[in-house]
Amino acid sequence: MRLVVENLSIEYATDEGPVRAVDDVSFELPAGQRLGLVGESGCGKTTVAKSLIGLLPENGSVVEGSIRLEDGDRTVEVTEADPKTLRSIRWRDLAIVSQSAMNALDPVYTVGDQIAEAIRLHENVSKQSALGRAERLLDRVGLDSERTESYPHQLSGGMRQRVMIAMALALEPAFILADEPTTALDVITQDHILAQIDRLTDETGNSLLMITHDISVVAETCDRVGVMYAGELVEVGPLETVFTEPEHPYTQGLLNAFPSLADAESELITVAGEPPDLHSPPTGCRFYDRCPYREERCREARPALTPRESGQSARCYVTEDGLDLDENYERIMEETDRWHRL
Ligand SMILES: Nc1ncnc2c1ncn2[C@@H]1O[C@H](COP(=O)(O)OP(=O)(O)OP(=O)(O)O)[C@@H](O)[C@H]1O
Repeated sequence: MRLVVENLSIEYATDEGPVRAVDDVSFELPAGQRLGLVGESGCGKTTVAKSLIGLLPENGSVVEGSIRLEDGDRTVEVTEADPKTLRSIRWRDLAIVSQSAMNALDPVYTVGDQIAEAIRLHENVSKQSALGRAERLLDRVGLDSERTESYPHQLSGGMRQRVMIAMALALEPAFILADEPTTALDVITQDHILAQIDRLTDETGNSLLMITHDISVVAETCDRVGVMYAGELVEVGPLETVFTEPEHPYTQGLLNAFPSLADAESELITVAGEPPDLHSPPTGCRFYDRCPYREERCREARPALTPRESGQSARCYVTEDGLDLDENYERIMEETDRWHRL
């Protein structure tokens, strides 16, 4: 099964006019691949995630593009699917683990009953057999199978998130969509949960779409990465090439803010300024105001996402013309105040 997102644009209706939260985003997620979507708050990650399962809020709509689940002869166009089709896709084809899902457990039922119920909603099996599966699922995510008897309030945050992962795995979906799955957890629990997601996707061969503001989460769990900025995908490609030879200045800025990912000696850099207002985005490159490499043409017209020799694609004129960001880094740090050393 393959997930194909093509030229996806999504708008929210607001009192101040439409907000284009996602603009012309394309990516593919083939079976067994693990893709991370990363970017700062407000760049449109959650909007993409919600659209994939047909759960945009009422004032949000897909205004262009396509989201397809392709499985041999069967293709589902998610943007046109009716509620019944969407319900059958959720959990069975594409299961979600999110931060809010952790609080979605019902306080009055045991976690075993809740997992069993989720299974029985989609499959015609006895309660006893569904409960047996719930026990095995808890065991797989590193919880004692006796925890099926526990109520949510008897579990820690990390344990509840493991229950949500167990629930996501219950119907053996082809895709796991993880939207900031560890943000509210302490660092050690975060590490355990990420290692768990990493191991389980390895074992099951599930595809994973990891959505996060934290590039180190992507480093830990994914083999490809897409970088979002102000509603656009500005760079996408294999994790290693994007991390070692970024082709978009925003990616470089993001990496420099996490020096441990580059090398231990490198300094911490912040990118000055704010993303543009999505009510009236600039005509040219959206990173123009903050970009230390900018040229006049970048303000005039928006660059396309173009493939690069190193294996990734990026939306940037200057690197498209061959500028090596790494080689020019020191010069740029001296010449501009758009990035700050901390
Ligand atoms: N229901 C809504 N109505 C109007 N605007 C919205 C709505 N939801 C999101 N937006 C706007 O759409 C843009 C993208 O938001 P989105 O939540 O997808 O970003 P994000 O990258 O997931 O950020 P965060 O990590 O903070 O959730 C933002 O400018 C946000 O203000």
